[in-house]
Amino acid sequence: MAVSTVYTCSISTPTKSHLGFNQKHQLILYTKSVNNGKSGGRRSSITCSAAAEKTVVIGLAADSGCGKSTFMRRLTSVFGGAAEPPKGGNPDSNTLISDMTTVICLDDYHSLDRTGRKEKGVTALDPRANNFDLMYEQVKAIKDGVAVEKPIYNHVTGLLDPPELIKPPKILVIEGLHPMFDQRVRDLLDFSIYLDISNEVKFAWKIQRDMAERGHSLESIKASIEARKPDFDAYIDPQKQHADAVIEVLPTQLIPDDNEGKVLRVRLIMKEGVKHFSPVYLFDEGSTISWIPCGRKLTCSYPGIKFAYGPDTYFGHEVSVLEMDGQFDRLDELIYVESHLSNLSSKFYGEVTQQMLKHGDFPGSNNGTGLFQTIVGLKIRDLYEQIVASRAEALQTAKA
Ligand SMILES: Nc1ncnc2c1ncn2[C@@H]1O[C@H](COP(=O)(O)OP(=O)(O)OP(=O)(O)O)[C@@H](O)[C@H]1O
Ligand SMILES: O=C(CO)[C@H](O)[C@H](O)COP(=O)(O)O
Repeated sequence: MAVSTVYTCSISTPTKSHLGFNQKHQLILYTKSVNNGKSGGRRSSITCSAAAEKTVVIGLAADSGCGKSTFMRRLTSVFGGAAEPPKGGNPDSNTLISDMTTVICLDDYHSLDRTGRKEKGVTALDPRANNFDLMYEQVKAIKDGVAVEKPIYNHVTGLLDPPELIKPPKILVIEGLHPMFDQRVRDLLDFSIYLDISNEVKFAWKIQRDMAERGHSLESIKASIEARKPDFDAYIDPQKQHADAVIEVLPTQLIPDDNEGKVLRVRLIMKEGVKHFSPVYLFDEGSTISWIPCGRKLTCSYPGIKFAYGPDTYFGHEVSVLEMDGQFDRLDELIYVESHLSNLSSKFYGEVTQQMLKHGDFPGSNNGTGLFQTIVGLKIRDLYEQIVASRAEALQTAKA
């Protein structure tokens, strides 16, 4: 028989089964379980997807309040269309769906609710408070084209709510505390990102959000950061060694002894040799560059802007690092910086600047956090397109 399409299915059922396709190209698996010589009929069905349509899976790791949601909004915008919670579902769902992407929050795999964690004396960052077996099974199923009933962790009540249906999207983003913690889940990722926010900056952002917007006291914010720190250091932070791209956010070096945390030094650390991903570079690939773009073409007020680029090693991996210290006065002038960056994977000249202007009101739009999140968004779109193209090519070869 000539092969016309390659399907990917995962089957885990008892013996005595036979397979058949229905008209929607779904593979139906019929099984018979045998009990004490008497056979009881049982029917299982598996939806299989053609290999070219398999979901691409992206992992985004960071501590709470470190800009994951903002990054997700920038990423989904690159693919077009707005991301919204599942229609008609739980109003406290953490999931966001757009035409191309589904973003699920890994908090939904907490195995202990708020009371359970309190009783056991564990934080949500502790692996014992999370169900990695289920996380692995469900991410794998989605990647293989199978819809799942994913639990919901309700941040309003602190309880585990009834599950919601997640259908396989073109791109699945798993964001949260532990996307790279469990090796089985890690191996399912086509690309991974870690947002590495230094303690000083994390503190400044937490104060800004939790004090101004949520009415928490300074003491309670400090106490919450301190309480999480041991588990953060043990279980969250080490994941960055596995990331394909890390966005590191540090206090500026342009203002001596700055403790305001408003001006940021941001580093985009990009692993070399990752399939379908080629790092962005400034001026000349592989060279070590230091660049102060302020002057005739870029307006800079104190303390100015400084870029740096060059090769480095990160946890033993060869990487390229692009760095920006300082902030833009006028976002439209970013086009000048963009014109000196290469390998951006943009579809047209000025796309980075256009995206940044479009979301000028998002946090970090005037500094390296917004710039590098936008660039990583474009790289993910490119990675997705390359994966789809290479699968289509493989299918063509299989057909021939
Ligand atoms: N690039 C940035 N520059 C300045 N502040 C930022 C930046 N990114 C995030 N913040 C601040 O941090 C807060 C949290 O951001 P965001 O909601 O994107 O993080 P999160 O990781 O999704 O948080 P959580 O997991 O708690 O929902 C924002 O309200 C904002 O105050
Ligand atoms: O680290 C977190 C990730 O968002 C949360 O603290 C964790 O999910 C527990 O949530 P809550 O504080 O709402 O019970």
